[in-house]
Amino acid sequence: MRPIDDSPLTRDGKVLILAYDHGLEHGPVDFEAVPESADPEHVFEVATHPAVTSLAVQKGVAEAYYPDYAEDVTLLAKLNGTSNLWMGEPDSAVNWSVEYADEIGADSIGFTLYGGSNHEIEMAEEFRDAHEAARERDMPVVMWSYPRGQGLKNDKKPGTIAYAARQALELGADVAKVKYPGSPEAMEEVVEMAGRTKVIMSGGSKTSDREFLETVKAAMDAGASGLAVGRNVFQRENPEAILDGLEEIIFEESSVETALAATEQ
Ligand SMILES: O=P(O)(O)OC[C@H]1O[C@](O)(COP(=O)(O)O)[C@@H](O)[C@@H]1O
Repeated sequence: MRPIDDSPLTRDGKVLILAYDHGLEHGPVDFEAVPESADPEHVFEVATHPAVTSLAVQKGVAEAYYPDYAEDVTLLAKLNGTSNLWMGEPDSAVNWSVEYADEIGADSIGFTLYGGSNHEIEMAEEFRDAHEAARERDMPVVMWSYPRGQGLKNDKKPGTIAYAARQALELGADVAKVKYPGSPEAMEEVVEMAGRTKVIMSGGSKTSDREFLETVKAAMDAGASGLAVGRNVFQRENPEAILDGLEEIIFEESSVETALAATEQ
């Protein structure tokens, strides 16, 4: 059995990761819409919603806040990450080890790979080390598979995203987190290329409830296994409401209309 089948990262085989590494990746600008979202306690509280199968954070936030939420939140250790202040070719520093993530209480790990970057080789080798250390501990591995770099003119091309999903399978990830490729047909191809690696959609910048839920529904109908979402949850005044809607779509296979009604209850 692969570790993911037996992990709280999944619920009925589906995944809903609440991503909260934006303070590092994008900086304070992502917290402007809802100032209280800058406080990790606020987002840990949101992550106690039953739809959330894991909260993805960086080391410092995990160290400082996870001990208070260990009973109620499942932790995904996002091992690498870079600030927006970095202006070089896409790359990501490995900020903590699998050993240390395990010690803090993480159930699974997350790792970004920028396929196509001039740093892809080093990143893939770092991923190898993290992957094998995670396997020794039965911790599922989620790859943020984001083709990006000076040679890539369009990182949203369906073929590029299908390649990203395939890279995740080839390198051993249990879950590939990819951008939505723009249509259900393209998503089907992405899912096919990922084989037994589960594909989850990346949330992206904030959109309306309807637009967001429609995109998630389209991805799920095309065979995706869920979602990793940050801004589309914590940049809302009522993050629990959108999680109620996402719970309908991801775990109950409900329609968009039913999900929208759930957001209003
Ligand atoms: O590299 P990008 O596209 O700026 O986005 C990176 C961010 O997107 C995520 O992968 C998902 O978050 P969002 O749902 O807010 O897009 C985060 O984990 C990460 O901080």
